[in-house]
Amino acid sequence: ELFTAISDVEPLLETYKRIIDDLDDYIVKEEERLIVLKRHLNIYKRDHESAMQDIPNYLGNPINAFTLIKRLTSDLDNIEHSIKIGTEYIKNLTVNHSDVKYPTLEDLAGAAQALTRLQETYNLEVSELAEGRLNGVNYSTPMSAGDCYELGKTLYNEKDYTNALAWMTIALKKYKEENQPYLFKETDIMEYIGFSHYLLGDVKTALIWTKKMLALEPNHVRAKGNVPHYNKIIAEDEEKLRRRRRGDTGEDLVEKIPDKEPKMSPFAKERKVYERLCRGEMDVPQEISKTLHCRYLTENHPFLLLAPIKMEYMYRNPDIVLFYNVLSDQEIEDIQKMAKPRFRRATVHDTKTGELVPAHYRISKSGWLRDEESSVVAKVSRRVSHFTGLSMQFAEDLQVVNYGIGGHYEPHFDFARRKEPAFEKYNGNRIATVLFYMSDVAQGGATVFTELGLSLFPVKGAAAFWLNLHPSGEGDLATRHAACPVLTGSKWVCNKWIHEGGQEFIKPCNLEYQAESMGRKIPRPVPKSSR
Ligand SMILES: O=C(O)CCC(=O)C(=O)O
Ligand SMILES: [Fe+2]
Repeated sequence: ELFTAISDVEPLLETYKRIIDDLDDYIVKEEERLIVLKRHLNIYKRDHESAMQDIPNYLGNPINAFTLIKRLTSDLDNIEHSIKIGTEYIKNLTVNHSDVKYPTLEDLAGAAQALTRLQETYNLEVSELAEGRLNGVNYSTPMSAGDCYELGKTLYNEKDYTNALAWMTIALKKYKEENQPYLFKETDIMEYIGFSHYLLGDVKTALIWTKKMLALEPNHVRAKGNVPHYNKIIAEDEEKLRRRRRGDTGEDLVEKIPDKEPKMSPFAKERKVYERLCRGEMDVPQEISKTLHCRYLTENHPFLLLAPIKMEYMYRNPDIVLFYNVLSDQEIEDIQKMAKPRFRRATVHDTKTGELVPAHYRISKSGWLRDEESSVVAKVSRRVSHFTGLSMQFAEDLQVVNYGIGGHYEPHFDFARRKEPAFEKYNGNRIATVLFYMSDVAQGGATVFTELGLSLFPVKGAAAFWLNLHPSGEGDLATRHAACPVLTGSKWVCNKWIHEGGQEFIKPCNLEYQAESMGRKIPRPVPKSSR
């Protein structure tokens, strides 16, 4: 779970340093040991050679007989011991430093998935990423053949064969270019490429790669075994095709012409919009954008007459507003400091095992802060009530969230769609969301509204505000939103969710939009140009 928040990855640098120092030390010692071993070996070789030239004479010499026996007993013991010490030393590398943090293989898989998520969301070229470039800017040092191979292997193990193939292809190219010693061979990379093709249903290409492997390593056991297997599948497929053409399969004679454009599922459609919004490629419709404006907020509370708040309409009907400078840098620092020790991953119940497992749809760490425990938190709640005009009587505690690289939250509603037992104590559903941005984000990390086509890019100190419910109390489906993966930097936000309880006289309910949840969409009234 280390990859989810930058604050958790930081301690790994200490681990890294320790391992580097140990390896340095190990290599010096190992080299000394190898010098001794090589000297021994040279003596052995010379000795053996002279023995072979005249065996009876060599063995007839009692000193020679003794040294031969000594070399193959006590000397050999010493050599074996020396080799063992070498490996023992390195074996203890992680045990020696049990006080530092080590990532697990799950962390590795998580980091690999985060990388593919970024690659897919932001349309990044694998070849660019492998060179350490991001959107044309040098981002990190280029990845080695070994890095690409490990990443490919991790993705393969996660059954993401398409991306495994992309990374293995680059690994192979780099392997040939680098010409460096590695613990894996060229045929190992080729095997992953071949097998990924096979698992993606392209048996012919899998066969080509297997043959390429055999050209390099004619005795490769698995490759030799796979060739007849692949040939058999290809022959069977061709036979099926022939029979279908002849019409003796009982199947339709007419070959099925695939739809020109395969139908996209609603989920896939939303995904497309989400990705475009994350990349900042969509603008809100013109009839909305022409009504957008900013102003100073002075109503709702007398306090605002003295200190008006800058507000900007980002969307109308449903209104989505940004309030600027509503958190100071000092407040942000205090909130971060308080929340950090409470950070937990968002979890869901595994449907099979019933265990709590990290949620894949929401990758971040979060913690809750209560008004009662800090004057800063209480002040923020009061400020929310000033600029929203809503009662905080049944508001939730402040939820503080940190997203690391690749951290995201998939499209969702903030309101509960069923009766949520957890919401009972709040007297009703989440009527409104206030989302504070506690950091700017260098690249990525927008909040996007997939039904509206709106992207909000984080501005430190600002807060987004919108109503989640129609006046009828029905959830407003137009408020569906998501947090895009962070590409560079770290993203901090905090949520204040305000509930229906306490708003009875501030926002009285009525029957507007009541039918929307019945599946019928009632057109919204033309947006009013101002409130
Ligand atoms: O982080 C964001 O931009 C949105 C977070 C969000 O939607 C949530 O926490 O419910
Ligand atoms: Fe949300």
